[in-house]
Amino acid sequence: GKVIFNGHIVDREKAIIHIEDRGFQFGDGVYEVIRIYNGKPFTLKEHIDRLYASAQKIYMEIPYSKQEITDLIINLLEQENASTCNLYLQISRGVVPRNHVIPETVSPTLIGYLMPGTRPVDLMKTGGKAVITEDLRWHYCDIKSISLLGAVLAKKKATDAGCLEAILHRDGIITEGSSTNIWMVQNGKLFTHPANQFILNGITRQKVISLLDFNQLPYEETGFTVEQLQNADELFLTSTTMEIIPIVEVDGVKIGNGTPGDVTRKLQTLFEQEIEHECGH
Ligand SMILES: Cc1ncc(COP(=O)(O)O)c(CN[C@@H]2CONC2=O)c1O
Repeated sequence: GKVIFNGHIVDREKAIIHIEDRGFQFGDGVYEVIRIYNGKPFTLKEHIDRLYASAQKIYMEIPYSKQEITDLIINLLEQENASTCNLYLQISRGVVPRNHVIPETVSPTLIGYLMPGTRPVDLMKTGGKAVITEDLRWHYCDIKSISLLGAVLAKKKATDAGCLEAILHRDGIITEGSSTNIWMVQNGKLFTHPANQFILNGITRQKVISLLDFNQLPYEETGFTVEQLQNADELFLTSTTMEIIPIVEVDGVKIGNGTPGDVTRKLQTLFEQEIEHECGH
């Protein structure tokens, strides 16, 4: 198969990463996971904008224009005859002799490739389970960085408990999931953590907010406590690869009546219409 590698589309086996690439040694890089439906990227502009914003926050100049990256992605999708899948896109700082100091000049390494990924339709219907654990990550959560060990160790708490996601809290205030944003529904109103340095401002989160605004559904971007989460009428997570997944049980205790709630299901329908609108046949 073909992949994006430093501005070109190459055979996968030709995309070789140097042992002193700072992405490999320091997790010094930024990334995006972009959803492809019917061969078309969903919310591509938003993802590319965020990629550049993340790069800027780590003082990394991307040596490609947004249009060049867009063209590479469209070219890759055509060459790979893509249908529904996920695109992984990453830019690391590049190759220099190992040193913590960020080098004055270095040429970043760009990679992009398609990963299998069908829509999680069953999970959307049944909902999934989660555990709650302390958010022990750093304070740059707004940067979509490939320094993901904090997220990896949090996700382990979920998988060790046979759950889908680990819901994180900082001093009792729910922030987000290890690789998702978290939403609560209480008396018909939605709540999610404000977009600051303690969460990634998810593209799916932003799309849900635009749907809430357009449909005049009440919501508040505010921190809520672990106790409020446990007593929520409904919970759901959002992410590019998962879309909107109800959370029906947390730490072994049912949320609401233990089945996906009406507000969550309404949002799933509205979100599906967005996908159809942007990536329909
Ligand atoms: C920590 C974290 N929070 C929230 C999200 C949701 O953001 P999006 O709505 O923009 O996807 C992600 C996405 N994680 C990506 C999406 O899938 N796999 C990942 O690593 C994430 O890693």
